[in-house]
Amino acid sequence: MDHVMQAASGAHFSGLRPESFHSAKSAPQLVEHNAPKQPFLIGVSGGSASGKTTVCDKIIQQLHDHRVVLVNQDSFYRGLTDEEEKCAHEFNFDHPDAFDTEQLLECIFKLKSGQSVHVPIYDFKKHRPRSDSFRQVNASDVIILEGILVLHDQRVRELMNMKIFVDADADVRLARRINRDTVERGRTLQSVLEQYGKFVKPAFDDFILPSKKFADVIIPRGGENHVAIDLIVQHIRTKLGQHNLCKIYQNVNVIQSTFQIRGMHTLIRDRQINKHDFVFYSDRLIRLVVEHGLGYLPFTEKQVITPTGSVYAGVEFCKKLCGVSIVRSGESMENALRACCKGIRIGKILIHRGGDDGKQVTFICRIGIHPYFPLAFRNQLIYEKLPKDISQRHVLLLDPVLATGNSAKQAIQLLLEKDVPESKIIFLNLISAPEGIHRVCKHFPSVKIVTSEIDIALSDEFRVIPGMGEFGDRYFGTDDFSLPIQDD
Ligand SMILES: Nc1ncnc2c1ncn2[C@@H]1O[C@H](COP(=O)(O)OP(=O)(O)O)[C@@H](O)[C@H]1O
Ligand SMILES: Nc1ccn([C@@H]2O[C@H](COP(=O)(O)O)[C@@H](O)[C@H]2O)c(=O)n1
Repeated sequence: MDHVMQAASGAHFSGLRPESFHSAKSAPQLVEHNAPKQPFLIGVSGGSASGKTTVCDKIIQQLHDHRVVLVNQDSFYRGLTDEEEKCAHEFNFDHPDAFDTEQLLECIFKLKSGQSVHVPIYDFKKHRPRSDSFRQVNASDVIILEGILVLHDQRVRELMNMKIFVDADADVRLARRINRDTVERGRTLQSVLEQYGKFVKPAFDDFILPSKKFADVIIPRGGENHVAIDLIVQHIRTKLGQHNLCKIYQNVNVIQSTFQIRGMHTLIRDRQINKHDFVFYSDRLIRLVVEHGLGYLPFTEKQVITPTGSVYAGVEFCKKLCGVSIVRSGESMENALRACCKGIRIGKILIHRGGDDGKQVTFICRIGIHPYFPLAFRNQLIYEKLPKDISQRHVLLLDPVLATGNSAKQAIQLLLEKDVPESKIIFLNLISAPEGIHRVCKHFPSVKIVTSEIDIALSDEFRVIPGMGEFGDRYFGTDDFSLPIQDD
């Protein structure tokens, strides 16, 4: 069966020039950490009619928040000539030589490197690929390669991140195959039985069954095995959701990506969006980040009696907390925090942005409603107003964009000077650059960072790439949305 489920096309981070990640100031290891995520390739093998397609369909359905494509090994069957077709019943379609594995490898290489491919559509009635059409398969988060012999060839196996073998009894497979081939593939009962005895069963014993030992997961009962499918989907989600930096720094948390979240990011990163929509979708995202961040606060157990007189064993929120926004863009996160935590106290820190560690860096920064403010000196604390008992509280530090980490470092340093324990600081961002994450995590390993996306890198002008521009200006309407947009 030929299936495909595709969403947006193109490679991850499309439109970015790889060379732009390699700025002179990037530490060598950053390049590795910032490399775009490779698609996750899953191989699904098993005997004919064991339920491979059914298992793949279920995995795809459950992974609905990710772009998933299915590639069938059947698409890479070598086509029979007109002459060969006349005696197709003598052809062994279950032998590895029946497939064009070189073409399959080329297709998987391309998909893994983020390119889209044209996959042939195989016609089981004519025993050859259709000459009139191809199927376009776009680069995706997850590629599922399904077929009787996908675990047979070592070169194909080595490209896989996960190998699955679908198991079913031989009689079950045969019964299903008779059904399917007579109904869908235009075969007679006699031809199915003959092919089974002559080719299908021997090839299963010689090639398919021996490849089972390479599987990471064996699924008995195929598509009916909900527990196995749930576990597989859970594993894939974990692997996909984890940015490399989250593996390096335990305290970095990226909220789980969904199409809704990507959609919101797509809107707020679009330079053409109007201010109203920018604020609307930023607010939605901020609210999610804030809710996620609150999830890291401690709680105490609490029981209540429900209106039915039953006991509900629940928990009570942590009461000793406050917000601190890094002015100005951090103020955009205050409403969401107030909406989630009734009566929460929110302090402010204003930092003059500049170079770091004594280095003189000149770049342009906008502050408040002033137009442009050239800076040529180190970060400087301009203003702070914090709750007096802040050392007793958990602190949700607010800044939508973590770029160099200079402001964050200074703000956290100030909180530590006020005796806030490092482990009681939760830093909330919408987007974070790896450089900023490294800086914060290196200096303050116990500070938790919660963000909705980690971007690729900082540009030579210290702007987050791909980023979303000056967040504060876009949110508070102090940039010039009315000006015509000019091409770079
Ligand atoms: N658990 C099941 N119970 C009943 N029929 C099934 C089950 N799993 C698959 N089938 C049927 O068996 C046939 C082969 O299943 P499929 O998933 O296409 O197998 P494969 O891709 O391994 O050849 C299909 O007609 C399918 O509807
Ligand atoms: N022209 C062909 C090509 C393949 N087959 C059989 O299909 C089986 C593989 O497909 P599944 O969906 O069952 O995995 C394989 O066992 C071939 O015998 C065919 O009959 N005719």
